[in-house]
Amino acid sequence: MVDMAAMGTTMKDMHQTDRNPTMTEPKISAKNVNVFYGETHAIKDVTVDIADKTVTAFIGPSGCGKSTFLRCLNRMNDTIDIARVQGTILLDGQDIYDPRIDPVQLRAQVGMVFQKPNPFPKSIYDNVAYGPRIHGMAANKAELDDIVESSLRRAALWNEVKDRLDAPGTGLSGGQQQRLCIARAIATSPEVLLMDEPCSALDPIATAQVEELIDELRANYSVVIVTHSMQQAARVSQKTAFFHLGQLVEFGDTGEIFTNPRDPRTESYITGRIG
Ligand SMILES: Nc1ncnc2c1ncn2[C@@H]1O[C@H](COP(=O)(O)OP(=O)(O)OP(=O)(O)O)[C@@H](O)[C@H]1O
Repeated sequence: MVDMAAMGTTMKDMHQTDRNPTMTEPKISAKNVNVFYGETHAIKDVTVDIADKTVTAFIGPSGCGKSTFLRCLNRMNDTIDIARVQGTILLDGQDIYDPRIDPVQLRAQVGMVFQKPNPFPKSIYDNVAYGPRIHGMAANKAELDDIVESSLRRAALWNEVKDRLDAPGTGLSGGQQQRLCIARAIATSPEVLLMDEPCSALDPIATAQVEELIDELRANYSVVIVTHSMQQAARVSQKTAFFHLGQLVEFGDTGEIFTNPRDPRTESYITGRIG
């Protein structure tokens, strides 16, 4: 005779073990992405899920396509005439290449910080207020002041600039300028922050400050960082994607990728034999 109660328990248990607790919905889901620059096939059939509230590092030798793939995630490749993107990229399940999506709106949701700090030739205040102003995020000056202050605080810059908000952003040190750019990117309350070698123009102290900040940002954002520094990837990220010649060779937990790579190409790269 079948013991229904026991069977019920078993099925429930099975259901629970089937559900992998780490398998939450991805923030970004890229499927079969290919990118061409004219005849150059720069990204080859890349499929990857990027998790929320996680730092994901893109590593790989120069020219392997890290920046190209990063730029796919907020349609920055749209601004390059000869670039052609194929495949599907979903943000919270929604196709970001759907013709109804406004790329400007998308880039407020998926913010970007570049290699070289690039503050606008405006005051510190106006650099941060720029996005919230164009997206109509503040009803009045007091609300805008709040957004500017909280963004500068989250970018760990407030204490250094609070007495000179009217000074030009370009007058700050390199590390401060990069934190200003991070404040500008987070002022529009993005959900994802893309960072293309954000520390490459910074000295070790400024790099350490930005890395610490990246770790803090993880509490609220999905962060994707392109880096040439494997030490940096190991320090700041929980997931790592290794690219080689336009392919995503290996993707997994950062600790695993660095200590136990599965693919010989990943091993060669992390041990310094290629790249
Ligand atoms: N605007 C462009 N026009 C034409 N080809 C491009 C363009 N940008 C990148 N490429 C080509 O696409 C390929 C991937 O370049 P990409 O800059 O994405 O690599 P990367 O891994 O970020 O390199 P790096 O680490 O040197 O910054 C390279 O062959 C590069 O020459």
